[in-house]
Amino acid sequence: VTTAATGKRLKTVEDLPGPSFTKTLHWLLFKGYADKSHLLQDVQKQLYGPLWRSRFGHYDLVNVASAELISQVIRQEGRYPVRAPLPHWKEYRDLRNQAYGLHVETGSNWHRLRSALNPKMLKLQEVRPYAAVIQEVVDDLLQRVEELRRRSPDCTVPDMAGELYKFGFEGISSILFETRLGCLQEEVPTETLKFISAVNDMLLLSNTVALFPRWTRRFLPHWDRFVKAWDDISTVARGLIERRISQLDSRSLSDGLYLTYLLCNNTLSREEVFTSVTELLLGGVDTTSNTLSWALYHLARDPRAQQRLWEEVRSVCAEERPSLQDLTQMPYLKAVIKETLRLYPVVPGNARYVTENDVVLGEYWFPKETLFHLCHYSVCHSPDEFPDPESFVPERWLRSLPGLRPHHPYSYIPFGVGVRACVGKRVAEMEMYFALARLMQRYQVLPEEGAPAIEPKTRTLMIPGSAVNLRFLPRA
Ligand code: HEM
Repeated sequence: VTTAATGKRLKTVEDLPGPSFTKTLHWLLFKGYADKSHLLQDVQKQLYGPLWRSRFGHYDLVNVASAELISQVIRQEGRYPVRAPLPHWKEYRDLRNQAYGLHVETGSNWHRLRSALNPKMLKLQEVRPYAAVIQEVVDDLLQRVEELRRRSPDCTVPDMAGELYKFGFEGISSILFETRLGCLQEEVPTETLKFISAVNDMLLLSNTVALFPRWTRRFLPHWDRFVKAWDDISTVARGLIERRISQLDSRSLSDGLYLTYLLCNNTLSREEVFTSVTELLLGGVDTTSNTLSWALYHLARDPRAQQRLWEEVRSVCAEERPSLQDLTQMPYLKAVIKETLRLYPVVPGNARYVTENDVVLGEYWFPKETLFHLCHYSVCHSPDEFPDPESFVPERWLRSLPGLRPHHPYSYIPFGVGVRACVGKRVAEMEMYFALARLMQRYQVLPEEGAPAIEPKTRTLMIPGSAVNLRFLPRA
């Protein structure tokens, strides 16, 4: 293949540099990158440049680690972009004869699902009614924090990450299932506990199951546990959805949120609603909660930033609950969340499996069905895009920082861009803004006495619970 402009031969995947299988294994097993593979992106970029190939097990990837090249992949992703295929999720759906959801479905069928799921999730006007429900869940969070801090002599809430995980779970379920699960109660209902732990297990096991070949299932327990976790998720989710269905005749439809809309507008089958709602839930739990945990971790260690945020919230809504309109007047609140997502992107390396067309990146040509690994972590930690990249500086999003220069638009895309981007962005932002604003209104947050800060190069992206044993001192 040659370029149209110069007629020069384009290079192919065979010309790309990259590590051998044993070298990758060495990094993962002996250099400590197994739980910090996001940091490996930079190590490899230093060695091979912004485009390299890695082969690992049955994966054969083209890694892309510059904002410009990432933008070129996304521009050529086609009408129905695919992330990495999830054959083990598909296998489970087939095993139990269930419909496919957003994570498994591809092509025009995926698009049909997205077209049905998008309107009440992504349109600003349509998500407004969720604010009241989220505020109630934030009430529960504040009550829980208050109870826990009162039990401690120095106002410490141990493992705030665990509390925020339950907040994330309750928040998204209250919209998707239109029911409260009681995650933040002192006595969490048994069914809810089962749901939380099944979701946790399934997400934890998913990567392991994908990594090991099928024949290992005869003696490794992961596949059976993965199926069991999915079965538990399915049982609880189905129960919640069926309860709503049985109420549809007797209750007014106008009090419905997301589920009622999906059940009544008939664009998806009941089975598709069941899978889709469950998969939306999976996308919406630890994503928001981990971001909130890291935001609190930094605010607790940065009194200046915390003071600025507190003053902003206080000046807009004093002690009142902030409204959606109030949020539009809180640029620093949004900057804090943006900076947290830059430092700890929820998806540090996304994927695109381009099936519809060949892809040209700079002087390289790749055939259809190439799997691209987009190294977002490396790019949003690049000093060329974000000076002093390891520091928490919300001000860099306010355009008022002296010497600030614009970054490439594709160097920071925490929710993705284009038709396959995150479907829960608006709900996630609403949850994070309301929770953080109201925690700030009520408390000054400090680290536990003597707790060390975590060095950037030793950070896992999932915050360790011990890093957010935080002290909550009431504001006067
Ligand atoms: C801080 C919060 C969140 C972040 C940073 C985030 C980020 C992302 C990213 C980067 C993707 C991949 C986009 C792509 O491939 O281009 C994604 C996909 C997705 N997210 Fe989120 N997400 C968040 C919260 C949520 C919430 C609350 C929900 C639930 C409503 C959700 C549901 C999903 C789903 C279902 C997908 C797959 C969409 C598809 O494949 O069509 N996410 N998210």
